[in-house]
Amino acid sequence: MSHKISFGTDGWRGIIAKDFTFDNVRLVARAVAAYINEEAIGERGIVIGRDNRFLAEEFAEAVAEEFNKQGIPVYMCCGATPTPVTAYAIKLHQAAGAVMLTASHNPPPYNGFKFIPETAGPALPHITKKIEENIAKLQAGEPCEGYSLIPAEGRYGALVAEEKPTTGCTMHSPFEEYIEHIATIIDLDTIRQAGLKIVIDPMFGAGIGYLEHILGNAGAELEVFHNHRDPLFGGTLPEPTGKSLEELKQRVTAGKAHLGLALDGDADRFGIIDANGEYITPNQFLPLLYYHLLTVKGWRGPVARTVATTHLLDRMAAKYNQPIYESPVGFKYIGQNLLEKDCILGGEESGGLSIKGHIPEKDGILAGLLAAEMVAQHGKSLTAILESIYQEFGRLFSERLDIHTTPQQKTAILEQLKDFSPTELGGQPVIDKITLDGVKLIVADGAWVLIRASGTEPLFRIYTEANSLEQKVRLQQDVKNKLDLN
Ligand SMILES: O=P(O)(O)OC[C@H]1O[C@H](O)[C@H](O)[C@@H](O)[C@@H]1O
Repeated sequence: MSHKISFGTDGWRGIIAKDFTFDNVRLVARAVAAYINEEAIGERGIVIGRDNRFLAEEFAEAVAEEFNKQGIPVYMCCGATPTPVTAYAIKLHQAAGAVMLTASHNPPPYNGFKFIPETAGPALPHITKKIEENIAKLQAGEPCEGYSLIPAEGRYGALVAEEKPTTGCTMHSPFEEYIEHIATIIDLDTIRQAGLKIVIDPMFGAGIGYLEHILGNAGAELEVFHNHRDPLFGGTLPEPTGKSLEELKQRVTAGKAHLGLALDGDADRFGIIDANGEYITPNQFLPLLYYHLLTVKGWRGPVARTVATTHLLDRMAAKYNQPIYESPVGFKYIGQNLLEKDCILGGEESGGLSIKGHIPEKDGILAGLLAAEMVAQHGKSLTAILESIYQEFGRLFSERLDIHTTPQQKTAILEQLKDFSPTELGGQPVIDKITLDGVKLIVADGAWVLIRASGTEPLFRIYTEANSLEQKVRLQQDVKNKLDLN
C-alpha cells in the first residue's frame, strides 16, 4: 500500500528511506510541477534549497530533474541554504516558487519537503490541498491538470508522463544578495559602535555562516560552535529550545558575552540567550521586538500572532491604537497577515517571526540580528528591557505542555474537545471561547488556556498564559482534570 503523503502544519515530513524515498520525493515534485504548470507560471522557474541532512544533495537533484522534465527551469541554491534564504531567492529570480528540502528541527532520520509559493511565504492550505490532490491522482496513475500523460512507447495501454524539452538548472548562491537585503533592515552601524560579544550556535544546520558573516563584518567579537555539517546533530535535536541550548548558555556566561544566538536545522526559527545565561522565550522576545519597533524605530502598525502566542502583544497594540490579528498555529497564516494587513511584526510562540520590509516567511537569522540591534540600541540586556516592559504593561506567565498520546487517545480527546465548554476554569468564569485552532478559553482576568493537536508531532499541546505562576499551575491542572489527561 502506498504511503499517504500530506502537508501538515509546515510541509510533508517522513523518515528517510521508509517514507521519504526517492520515489516519493519525485512524486511530490511532480505534483508541485503540475500545480505550477496549471497556474501557467512554469516558465518563471523554481528555486530549490536544502538543509544539511542525509542525502540532501541527491534529493535536491532528483527534485530538479522532475521540474526540468516538466519544462520548469531550476535555480539550485549552492550548498545548504536556510529556508528564509531559499524563500528570498524567489524574489531575486521572480520565480514561481521554491522547494525547500528540510525536516527543520525533527530528529536525524527525518527529512521534509516544503513548497513556498511566489509570495515567498509558506503555502496556504488551498495550495497544499491542490498539491495533495495532485499527489493522490499521480499515485493512482491518473492524469492531473498541468501534468499530461501520453501512451508509453512499446507498452500497450501504459501511460507515461509527457517529457518536455529539458529547461536546465542554474546553480546560484543567494548568500550575498540576502545579506545585502538584511543590511537594509538591520542597523549594523549601531551594532558596530556597541562592540558586542556574541556566541553563535547554528546547530550544525543550514544557517552556518550567516550570523557569523553579518555580525563579524559589523565588528562583533564572536565565538561560534556546532558550525560544521553533522546530519546526526551531535546527538541532540536541531531545536533552539530546552536542553539543546545548555552549551550556549554556559558559553555565554563563561565568556561574559552580551548575547547567545541559536538557529534550528533550517534557520527559520531562533533561540536567544541573554547575557545572564537566561533563555528568552519567543513569548518574551516578540513583545520585546514589538516594543523596539514601536519605541526605538518609531514604526506604527498592527501585529499578527497565532492563537497560541502571548497576549502581551495585545496590550502593547492597544496602547498604540493598533489592531492585532489572531490566526491558527502555523506561520503560513502569519505570513498572510503580514502581506495583507500591513503588519509591522508577525510572530508565533514556537519561535518564528518576520517584520515589515522582509519576506513573509519566518527567519531565525533576522530574529538573532534584531536581538543584537536591540541590545546595541538600548544599551541594556534583553532582561533589563523586559523589566521596563513588565512595569508598563504587566507581566504574563506562559507555558506550553506537550502531552504524548496514542492514536486512540488522540481520537478520544478530539471528540471530547468538540463540546468542551466549561463555564469556569481555575476558579474564574470563562468569558470567551475561540475555536480557530483547537479550543481556547479565556477567563475573567484575561488569563487563557488553549488545547490543540500538533500538526507536526504525535501529541497534544496545552498552552497557558496567566497573571501569576500560581494561576498558571491552577489553570493547567484544571484543564487536565476536566479532559482526563492526568
Ligand atoms: O504545533 P504544531 O502544529 O506542531 O506546529 C509547530 C510549528 O511547526 C512548524 O515549525 C511550523 O512552521 C510552525 O508555524 C508551527 O508553529
